[in-house]
Amino acid sequence: MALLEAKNLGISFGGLRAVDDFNIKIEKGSLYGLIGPNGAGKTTVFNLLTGVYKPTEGIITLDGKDVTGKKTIEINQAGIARTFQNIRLFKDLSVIDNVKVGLHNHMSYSTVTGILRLPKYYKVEKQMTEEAMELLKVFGLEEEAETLADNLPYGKQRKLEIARALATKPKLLLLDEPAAGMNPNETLELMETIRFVREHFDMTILLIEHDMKLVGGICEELTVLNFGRVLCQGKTSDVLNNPEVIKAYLGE
Ligand SMILES: Nc1ncnc2c1ncn2[C@@H]1O[C@H](COP(=O)(O)OP(=O)(O)OP(=O)(O)O)[C@@H](O)[C@H]1O
Repeated sequence: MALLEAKNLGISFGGLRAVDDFNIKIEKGSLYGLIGPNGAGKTTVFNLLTGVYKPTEGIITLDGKDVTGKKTIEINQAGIARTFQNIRLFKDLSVIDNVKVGLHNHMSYSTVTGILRLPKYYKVEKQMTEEAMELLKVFGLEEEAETLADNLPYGKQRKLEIARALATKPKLLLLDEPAAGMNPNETLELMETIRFVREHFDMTILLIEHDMKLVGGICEELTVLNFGRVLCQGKTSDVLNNPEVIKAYLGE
């Protein structure tokens, strides 16, 4: 059984059919890419998968469980976490507090426990600090734990966003243009990070990316969107050599 399956997903904005009859199956442990020209509907697919938009048609199942139309928080708790095209960290919080926000999804205490600082508060906070530091170490960010997120260099902000998403303990991680704004060296490092995340966390990853080096270098399977519809899907090498894809997407 696929970890994620979307069947016949569709959504319109006014008269625009942003996503139409979208189907995808992602096996557990795979590194999967969603590509396509600007405005093809890729981010809209992420917004559908994460409950930002409710599909007008179609079904989404995660690990066999129907999550169609659920709220973003419910979908996150069911096991889908994401990063954004434009980094969305809590810029005024420290690096470690950004990760702790993610941990709060599954480790918590009641408001009363928090206000009264009951023993459980200290126990859970200590545990969260330890878990957050472990995650920061994985991403080489432990030295910057107390730095304001806004003061991190760009590449590290991207890593922190991934760390925060992983803190919610997802089954599926969605990365929206993780290499956007990166120089070639940063992109190479990011590719290593993504591979590492897959191995270390036994993670399934779906990413949107325009950088073909990254896509060709790390994704095993691809879906190409064009004008909201699936143009082609399959093994990365087959898809990238498909003349339709080259014509529509690579402009050659
Ligand atoms: N909330 C919205 N309201 C109206 N139109 C929208 C909305 N969200 C997306 N669209 C439109 O839907 C289409 C698909 O947009 P989307 O952002 O999903 O494309 P994309 O493939 O992610 O593009 P890019 O690669 O440029 O990020 C575009 O025409 C966009 O303008």
